Amino acid sequence: MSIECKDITKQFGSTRALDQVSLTLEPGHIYGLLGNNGAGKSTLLSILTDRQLPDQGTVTVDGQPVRNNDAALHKVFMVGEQNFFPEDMKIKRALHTMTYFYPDFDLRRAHGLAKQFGLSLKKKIPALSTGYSSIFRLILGLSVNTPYVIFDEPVLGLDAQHRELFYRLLVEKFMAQSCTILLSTHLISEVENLIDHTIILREGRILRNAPTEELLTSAYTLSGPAGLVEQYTEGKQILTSHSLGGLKTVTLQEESTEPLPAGLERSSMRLQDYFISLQEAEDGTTERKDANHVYES
Ligand SMILES: Nc1ncnc2c1ncn2[C@@H]1O[C@H](COP(=O)(O)OP(=O)(O)OP(=O)(O)O)[C@@H](O)[C@H]1O
Repeated sequence: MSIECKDITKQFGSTRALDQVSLTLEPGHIYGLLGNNGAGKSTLLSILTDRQLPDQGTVTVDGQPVRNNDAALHKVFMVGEQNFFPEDMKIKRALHTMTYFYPDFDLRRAHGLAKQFGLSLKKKIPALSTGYSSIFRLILGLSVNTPYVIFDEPVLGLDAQHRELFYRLLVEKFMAQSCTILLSTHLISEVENLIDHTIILREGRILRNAPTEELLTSAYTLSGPAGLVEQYTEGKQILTSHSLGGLKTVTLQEESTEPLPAGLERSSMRLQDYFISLQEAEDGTTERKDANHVYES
């Protein structure tokens, strides 16, 4: 039981959107798919759901190829930006229509969620604001009972209160159904405590693919007087380095096990900081100096 991508490559003209991407989504996890703009996230999701063809590679759902395979595709529901309902359809009708395509669709829950989010069932889809269009699609994803649910930038345009509500409902759904959830988002700090497995894409390649906890313990931040920091970090893998006056802060790609010399301070990493450090290291902007914010490669 899993979604498996093997060696997925996709080229658009001179842009290699995905380059030999392989990954497995297993039951019982909330995966986070992270990556800067243009990293290849949407392309990967549309290939996963057979909306685009890869140039190379295969996608299987529970062992079945997804290519033109309704049975396999029926196990995966993706909440994206597109609206698949007729333009003038009312929300109530649209929710009901879902039960034809997904017999397990929980209509009662969908109505309950609409009430919780303050979405009027009488409204027509095009009359919805940006935020409520997102909410409508989220309700579909939260009410569908497929074993795999993918959310592509789910909280686009949602206010803070509705984002919080969505995250809470997502965890509730996950606990109740133990489905596999994949969340593609730029709001890393908001999902850090939600995603137990993190996949980081960069320029079409997988940069990291590991349990979130493992990623966060694989690096740490060290700060102190520049001389002491430099002495301690010699020969170690530095992701980023920031100097301010005589003080230096570095992000190290290693587990923090040894006791530190006096004068040095260690702090654990948040996922967003780790993500940014990784990107800076890949960009070659590892060394950042002073108030002028001069980047050196
Ligand atoms: N239909 C297309 N035609 C040409 N280039 C494309 C097409 N779709 C995607 N690309 C290119 O492929 C790369 C990956 O795009 P993709 O939309 O998958 O990235 P993303 O990680 O989802 O980005 P974002 O976070 O900005 O939405 C980008 O360079 C993009 O310009």
